[in-house]
Amino acid sequence: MLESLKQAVWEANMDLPKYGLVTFTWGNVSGIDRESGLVAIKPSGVPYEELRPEQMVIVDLEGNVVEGNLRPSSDTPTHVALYRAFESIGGIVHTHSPWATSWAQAGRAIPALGTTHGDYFYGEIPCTRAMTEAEIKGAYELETGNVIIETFRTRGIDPAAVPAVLVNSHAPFVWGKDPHNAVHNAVVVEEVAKMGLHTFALNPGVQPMDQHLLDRHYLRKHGKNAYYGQK
Ligand SMILES: O=C(CO)[C@@H](O)[C@H](O)COP(=O)(O)O
Repeated sequence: MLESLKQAVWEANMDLPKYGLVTFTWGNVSGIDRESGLVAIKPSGVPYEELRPEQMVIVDLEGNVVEGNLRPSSDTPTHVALYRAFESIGGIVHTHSPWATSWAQAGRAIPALGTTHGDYFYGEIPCTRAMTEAEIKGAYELETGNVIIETFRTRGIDPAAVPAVLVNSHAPFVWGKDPHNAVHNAVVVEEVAKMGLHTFALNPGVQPMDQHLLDRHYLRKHGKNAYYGQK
């Protein structure tokens, strides 16, 4: 079932090592078919060099396996929690890409420091609070999703406008309108994470970019008046 979604999710997973976002199996991509409410996700622990489209596991929005003989990603509860909460997303990427993971380990949000960031994220890329002992000892991956959802809801951040989060002491989760777009955004997160660290090294007192400049850059690529490229 959902062969075209499996193919798209497999291709997106294969882009992770291609773009240098993963080491070994430190990551996964999923995609959702909103009509059926079913999700295709990478099987847990399968090396990318061995990965095939037919191995993508189909799960429902509670994380129950609907089709597939391999165990789904260990992060499946996080993915499906985000699909349940954020209607606008069609694909999710989780990696331990080193620059973004450094910000997550430091418990720091990545500020919007320049136009590269502003083209993709309408504000800082938030970092979640630290998880409690009960959350860590409980349904950890589900609680990871809940902390992400809490971060966006309590801070009034639109997940469509800022399609990424840094999970405190862990790593980024990034999303998009489909798996391919989610990987594109994940590459940009890693780039702006790297640029951000270098920017602070060059100017420790640097401030977030001017709101007017952020508006200009984000809105030129997003929204009804977008004009970037050949649109
Ligand atoms: O975040 C983690 C481990 O901390 C996971 O993302 C693994 O790095 C990938 O797990 P699988 O998708 O292979 O189960």
